[in-house]
Amino acid sequence: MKINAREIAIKVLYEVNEKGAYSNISINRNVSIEIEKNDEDFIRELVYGVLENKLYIDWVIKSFSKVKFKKIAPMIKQILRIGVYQLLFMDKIPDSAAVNESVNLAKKYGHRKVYGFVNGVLRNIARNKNNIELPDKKEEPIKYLSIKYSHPEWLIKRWIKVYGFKFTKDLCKANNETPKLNIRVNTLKISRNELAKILIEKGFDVERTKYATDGLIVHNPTKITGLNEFRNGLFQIQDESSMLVAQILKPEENSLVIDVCSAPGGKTTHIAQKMNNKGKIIARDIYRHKLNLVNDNAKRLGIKIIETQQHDALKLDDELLGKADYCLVDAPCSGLGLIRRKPEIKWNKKEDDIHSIIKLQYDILVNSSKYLKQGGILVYSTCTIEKEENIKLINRFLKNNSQFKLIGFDNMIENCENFKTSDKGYIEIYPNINSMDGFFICKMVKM
Ligand SMILES: C[S@@+](CC[C@H](N)C(=O)[O-])C[C@H]1O[C@@H](n2cnc3c(N)ncnc32)[C@H](O)[C@@H]1O
Repeated sequence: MKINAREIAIKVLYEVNEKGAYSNISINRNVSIEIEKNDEDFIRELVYGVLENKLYIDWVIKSFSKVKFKKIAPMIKQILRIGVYQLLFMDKIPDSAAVNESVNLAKKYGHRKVYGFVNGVLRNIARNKNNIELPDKKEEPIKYLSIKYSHPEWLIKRWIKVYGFKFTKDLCKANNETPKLNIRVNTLKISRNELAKILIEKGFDVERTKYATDGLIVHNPTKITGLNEFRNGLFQIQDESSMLVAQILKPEENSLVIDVCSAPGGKTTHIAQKMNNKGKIIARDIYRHKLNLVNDNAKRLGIKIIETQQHDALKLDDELLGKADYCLVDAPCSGLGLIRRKPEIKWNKKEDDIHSIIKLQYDILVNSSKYLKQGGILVYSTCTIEKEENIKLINRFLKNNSQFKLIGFDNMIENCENFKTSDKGYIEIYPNINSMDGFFICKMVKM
């Protein structure tokens, strides 16, 4: 039976927008392995396109609908949203198809009046799509950026204060771009060049990552995890900025590493790779079920030196005091650097979430620092661009813990001239500047 890609897209959007599901998990659940590549690509484009541009799309619907937005049934909202997305963002879809296919879905999910309403709203938008009005840029700059680039006003306000209008505009724009899929080559089994050659022979369009030494960018990645090369552990899906963490930690073979927030194990398994699968990594997390993912990844990649332990990093473990050569704190964070990959973060996070997570991050960092030997290395990283969770937190830590100091690592990143502060011991990564997930990585030594 031919599947209806648009119908799968509205189901995913319903789960994400109404039930708080994560987009990647919901897509994986709703998209079966038998689905054709073109259909899967279309579903992904509709889902991510709507999630990225939701505020703008809803603004357009509100401008053309006589029914109050709040009164529109949730499933019909998703149908309108994918209709508007196709009309305004997908040149290759004729307007008639965008409208008719949405009306057909409305027939299935609503009564006669409803599909008449969907038809009317979408036809009206199609006729006026070149004259859509936005809030005035000069009079209401925050609202203008918020609607045009679909980011919540509190976030725009916050970013303008720290980064200014132009940077915020560029950041919002970059957050709405589709990120490239990056893979980390498992150098325990194969070199970057050898894996690139195999993937190219199989029809994948790949290039080397700019900063990470083990990464490849795959421009047409659909179904890449179905390859034997993935099953056999030749690579791991991981964004380039995340790969820089183990690269900067640079652990020696036969050392003891403690990774206090390790699940699902992207960085832990990379650390093991850097250690040549020799030594020991204690990989902890507060959730047992998440640690199973670390074990699964390690098994697939052929890594034998990871010992997973369920442990709350807020509880000091006396057994490990002064024992570790390296400690990684890849802290739980607001995740605001990952908007390109998980656009629903824009709608699910609140400003208070940032305030409440800072204490957790600080307390985890202080405990973890105690596990290091003298001369041990402490790396703190987050996938957010909020300074309170990053450099401001580190400065406070350094002020209160004088036996630690930042150490530079500009010789550890390719093309490091793009990071102004790597020689000072930390980097701030921004999607609009570096075309990677927003990240913060800093490296300290215990004196
Ligand atoms: C940013 S994620 C780690 C990602 C991981 N390092 C990787 O590269 O795959 C943060 C992790 O911290 C864990 N976490 C949250 N609170 C914690 C706590 N109090 N103690 C230990 N782990 C915690 C979360 O379950 C989550 O897996």
